[in-house]
Amino acid sequence: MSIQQGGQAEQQQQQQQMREERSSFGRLRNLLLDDDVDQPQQPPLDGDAHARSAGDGDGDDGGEAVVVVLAHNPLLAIQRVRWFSDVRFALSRRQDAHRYIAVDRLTLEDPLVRLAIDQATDCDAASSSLTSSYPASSASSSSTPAPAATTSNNAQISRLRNENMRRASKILSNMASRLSTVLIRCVGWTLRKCLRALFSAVYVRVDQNDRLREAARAHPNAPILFLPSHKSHIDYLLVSYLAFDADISVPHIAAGDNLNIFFFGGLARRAGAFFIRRKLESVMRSGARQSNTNADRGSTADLLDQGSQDGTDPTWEVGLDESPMGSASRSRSASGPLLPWLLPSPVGSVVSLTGQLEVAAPSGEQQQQPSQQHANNTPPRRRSDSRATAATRDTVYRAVLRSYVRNLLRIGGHLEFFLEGGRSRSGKVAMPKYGLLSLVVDTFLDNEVDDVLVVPINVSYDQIVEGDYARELMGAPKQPESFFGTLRGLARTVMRSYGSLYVDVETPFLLTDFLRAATRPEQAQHLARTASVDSLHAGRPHDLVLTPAPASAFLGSSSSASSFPSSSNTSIVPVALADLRTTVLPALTRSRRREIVDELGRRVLHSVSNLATLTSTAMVALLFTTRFRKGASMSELTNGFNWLVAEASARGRAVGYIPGGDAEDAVVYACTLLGADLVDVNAEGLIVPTTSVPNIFTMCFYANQAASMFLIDAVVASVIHMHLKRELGLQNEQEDELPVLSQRRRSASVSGAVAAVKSNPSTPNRKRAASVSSLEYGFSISHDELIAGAQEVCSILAHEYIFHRPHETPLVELLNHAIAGLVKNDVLTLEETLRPDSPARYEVSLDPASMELVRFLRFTIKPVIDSYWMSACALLPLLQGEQTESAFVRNTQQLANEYLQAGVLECPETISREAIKNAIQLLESWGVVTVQVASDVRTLVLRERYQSRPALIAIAKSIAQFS
Ligand SMILES: O=P(O)(O)OC[C@H](O)CO
Repeated sequence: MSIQQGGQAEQQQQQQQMREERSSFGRLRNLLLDDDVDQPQQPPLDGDAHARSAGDGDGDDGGEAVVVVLAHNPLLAIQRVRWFSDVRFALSRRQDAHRYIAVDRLTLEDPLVRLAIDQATDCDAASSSLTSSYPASSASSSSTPAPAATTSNNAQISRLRNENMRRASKILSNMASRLSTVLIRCVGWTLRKCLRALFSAVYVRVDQNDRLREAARAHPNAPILFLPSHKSHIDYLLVSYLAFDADISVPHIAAGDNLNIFFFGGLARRAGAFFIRRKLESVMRSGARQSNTNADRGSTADLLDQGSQDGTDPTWEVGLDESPMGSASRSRSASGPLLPWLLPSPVGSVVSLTGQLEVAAPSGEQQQQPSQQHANNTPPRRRSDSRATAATRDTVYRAVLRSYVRNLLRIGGHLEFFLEGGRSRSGKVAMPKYGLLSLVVDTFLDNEVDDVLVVPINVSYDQIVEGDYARELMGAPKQPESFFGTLRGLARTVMRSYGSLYVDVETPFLLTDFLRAATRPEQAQHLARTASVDSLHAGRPHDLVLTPAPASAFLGSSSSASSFPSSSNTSIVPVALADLRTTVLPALTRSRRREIVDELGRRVLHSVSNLATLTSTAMVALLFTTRFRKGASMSELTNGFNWLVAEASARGRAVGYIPGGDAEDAVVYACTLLGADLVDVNAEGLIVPTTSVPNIFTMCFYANQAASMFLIDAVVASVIHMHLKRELGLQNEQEDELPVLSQRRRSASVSGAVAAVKSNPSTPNRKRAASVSSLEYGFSISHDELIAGAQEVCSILAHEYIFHRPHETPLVELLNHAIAGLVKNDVLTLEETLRPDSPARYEVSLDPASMELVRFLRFTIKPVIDSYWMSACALLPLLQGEQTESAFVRNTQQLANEYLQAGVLECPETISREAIKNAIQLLESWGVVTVQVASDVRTLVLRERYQSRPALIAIAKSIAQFS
């Protein structure tokens, strides 16, 4: 669409000006418009030399986009078909054919896969009471078989081996992507058309786009690891489209095999998808005990470990679709050394199979090695057998997956996967899963690739094509993907517009740079060792020099881009890169490797969450879920919106493009996209959100994307509120006698009490009267109390949010910053002290504006805290006996409903299944419950020391205090 179609040039200029104000973080580029046809050639707004040189006609498309957003309808979308320019676009993008080479042969010939096939064959042989033909197998019987028997035995084993080879080959052909430059040009052309039919614009910031191109150009041999947020299936397409547009070879994308459906799976495969199982059977080494809590969970210990030395804590989440590796996951760890049988061996060597495969039996069942069963002449148990077979298959599967990913990286193929696993149902960034990430880190640590360029990406949608995830958050199972389901979905989506979307790309960083920052302690040790050896040789003492390290020392070649470290400029002089690769990194213990992968995952997802452009829908939804649950006038909403825009700007967050340019337009636009199911206008003309389930979940999905901006402030606000409740004597009323509700608590609310205190300081209530004098003009909290309380909140929510980036700004620094912000906003006033060294104290203002701000902030996390509180309350029935996880979730939801009806809880989204499941992880990591898994059923059991009502109430109270 040309600019003239949108109206007057003057109007365009005005819109352009308004837009420039909104996108003060740099120019936006609409990836769906032709560089040289649609976008007016303009000088860069910020005079950025990169932007100018990267050119490609990256003129700002503001005016054009305004027209498109306002005038979007399917007919116009059809009018906008630009066959020739799109073909030229698809043909002109540079693609490196070598990055698309199929690695099937390399994978099947990989010694690791061969070894896994042998291992699986050995296990199959053992469970069929055959004697393994492999020399070192412990499955060998003590008695020597007769020659005829041996021949038949070997023939059968050879047959089993062939079966396993066929299995490996089938696994690979089901898995592998099928990219080619020709195909990818077709896909690029098709994607452009599809995205244009669905969205008004796909925005990317020019500076970010340029930095991505530059990094790719500066490191031509480094595979790129794209790690995007995951909220919609469109994410897959977008990242590939972004890469294609930027002249970067498109990535091979790890997709769940649930998406490998007829026809569409084939298309996705040609667009770069490789399909992986989302769950794997677990396998154990002989002699190792697997925790029954982990019986059906995949373990990538075998995949992760590459000859590590420490032999501790072998369990590692498979990570394809498993829960995060947190303390809970670690607590499920088995004891004992790792599987040696899947470690790569020198090519051609005969591998010892003495580390027999053993499969975790269901809870309490004694393990017995197949070889022992054979030797004892006892028939193998059926259940173990079936699990053994499944686990054996997974042995081969793991090896194929590992080898496939390694080979893709070796040929320089770019990779993309979703650290969060599945799509986020809540709109928040979910906790990272580590399986694939650990494979990439391992490939690097094993010197298979020189470096990896890591690119965190966030995609923000005005509206997602999926509609909502409310059903699933209520507790309904996910509808499995199918051919007809996809057709129906496409038919539903194709005739409407979903607004714009924003792709935010963090400055790429090298894995080496991250590891350099992450392994500072090891580097210090290395330097100390080297220094002592040197000094021994030199015959003089040698001091380990602590000097301010130049930032560039940690930044590698992408110095301007990378962000390690930021918190301190004093550090130990880093070791040389060669030493890092040859000495420091190989010496990392397995548990350190895990920690580092964990930190990398968190670092990336923290960026992803904080990169997000704030869309109008997210900001309006945030206002509705915090300040205006009961509705608001248009002027209240626009004031709130403007306040959010100012806050975003102050916090360095980009705000989405606002059609029309002013707040009212944005509010109307957002309300229209949210739809009549979520927003209505009542008889008094107030704009009222739906606050009941299930629709509130959709509102929260958008709100949570903007709420991340206030996360740390919300934590501090919750602590202030906790102290306020204490001062008002409300705390015990709210938290005691769980879970039975008492009538008197219905009226207990802090806002009500504050109002009462302020309007009638001489209230007869003794408890309140006692606090009146202190509350008349506020009350005070020490800095240390605030920090300690905030750290407690962060530890409660550790399975829900990532509060800070590892190796960069420490949490305390962020909390101090948030406290300073509240001082600036007059919520807190630093008390004057007579002695300069006395601890800082703040007076908390009870002024309505301050209370309103505190309420706004804490409501961004309150529903989650309440879900955790309810989950803790729902533990009480476990005193009578264990419960399956699904029953526990249902009971918690029921309990939360009762509390909601009684008026104790205010947010219906408290019943979110996702939050309750995260709460279970917290309770597990606190050692309150164990989660036992048998036959895919997860069961919650109270740990011994929590098998009393007071102990459980104490747990619930420790959470409830921050509600
Ligand atoms: O959100 P899910 O669970 O449907 O998973 C989406 C993933 O991208 C599947 O690979």
